Amino acid sequence: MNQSFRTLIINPGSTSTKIGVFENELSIYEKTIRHETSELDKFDQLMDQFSFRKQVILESLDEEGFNLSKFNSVCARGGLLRPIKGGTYAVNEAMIEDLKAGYNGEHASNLGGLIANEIATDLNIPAFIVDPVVVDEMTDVAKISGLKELPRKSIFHALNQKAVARKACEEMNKPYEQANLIVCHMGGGITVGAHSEGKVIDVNNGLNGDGPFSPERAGTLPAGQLVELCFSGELTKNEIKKKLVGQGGLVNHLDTHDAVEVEKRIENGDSQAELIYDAMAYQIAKEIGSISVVLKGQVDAIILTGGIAYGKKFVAKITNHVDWISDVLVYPGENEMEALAKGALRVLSKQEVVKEYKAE
Ligand SMILES: Nc1ncnc2c1ncn2[C@@H]1O[C@H](COP(=O)(O)OP(=O)(O)OP(=O)(O)O)[C@@H](O)[C@H]1O
Ligand SMILES: CCCC(=O)O
Repeated sequence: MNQSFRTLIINPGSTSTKIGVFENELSIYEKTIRHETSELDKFDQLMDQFSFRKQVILESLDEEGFNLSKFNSVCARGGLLRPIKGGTYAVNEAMIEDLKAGYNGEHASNLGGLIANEIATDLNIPAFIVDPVVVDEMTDVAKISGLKELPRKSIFHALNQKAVARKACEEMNKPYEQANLIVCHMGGGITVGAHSEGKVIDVNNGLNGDGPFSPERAGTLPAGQLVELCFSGELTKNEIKKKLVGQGGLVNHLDTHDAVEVEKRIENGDSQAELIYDAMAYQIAKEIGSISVVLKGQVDAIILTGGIAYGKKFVAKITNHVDWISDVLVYPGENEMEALAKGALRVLSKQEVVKEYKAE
């Protein structure tokens, strides 16, 4: 490519804000700012974190001496919009409205498009999002729950799951569109997707109390007991919602969302930390087993990814339960920054037409 495009990448996760600067496909700067539970707890609503998260991004760029006027676009991980196809979308008014309102709920990535838009508007350059968490390729049958008024929704780590699945396929020398994979993203939230011939045909919605518990999410709960808790009069609706997302999982049991800290406690002989960590691995393994049935046991590989996949002992616990299903491939961290940069570049270099988000 003759022309060079510089893109600022913004990726707000539940426990971190990741920033990147890419010159075409080349990363020239990446930083992960981890936020303490206590730091995020100060904010009642997700949208209240907007200025705090924007500030840490601008401060990091300033510290590194980046001249903002040299950027050609800003690209972010996008949030809980209406269900849409995968691809690169321009941030527009309809999207801003849905992100602000949390159309499909609250998620850290709702801040992505909004922060990208504000920075891009000041610089008079375009803002994009790529493969947001609402990418919907689920089969009709997977969407049915036991109550018709509560259908299952496709909300998952679409960007990383797809990016890592493609990378694994390249290494396996098999087209993504022909592969059957189980991809398990283990970050602040945990989602396990069945990828069949290029589509994520079923996946747990970790954000809506579905699947394994995670550092910050409660996962599937005993429904009857949850109803009792909701009507006990002890907690407000907002407090219950926070228990499910933000203050569930490891935070609820161990007062931290930091898996590294949990591993340290286990090394120091904390048996409660060990029990809870074992339970998280056990639930993830069960979810992998369950989704392998969706693929009728024809699984080319099980892929473990996300920040927690750095934890070798944790990965070994899961592998021990599931390696009879297929090979287990480990891609620690995420490929999201590169995937966002490539999404923006495809549009800037006119290889792909940018998609328009519509509120319908
Ligand atoms: N070396 C490591 N060993 C074990 N766990 C780790 C390691 N490094 C990070 N983690 C854990 O990974 C989790 C965060 O993962 P990640 O950065 O993928 O999440 P996020 O981006 O904040 O949220 P999400 O991926 O759900 O959007 C934290 O619990 C963190 O402690
Ligand atoms: C990406 C949606 C799932 C989660 O964050 O828990």
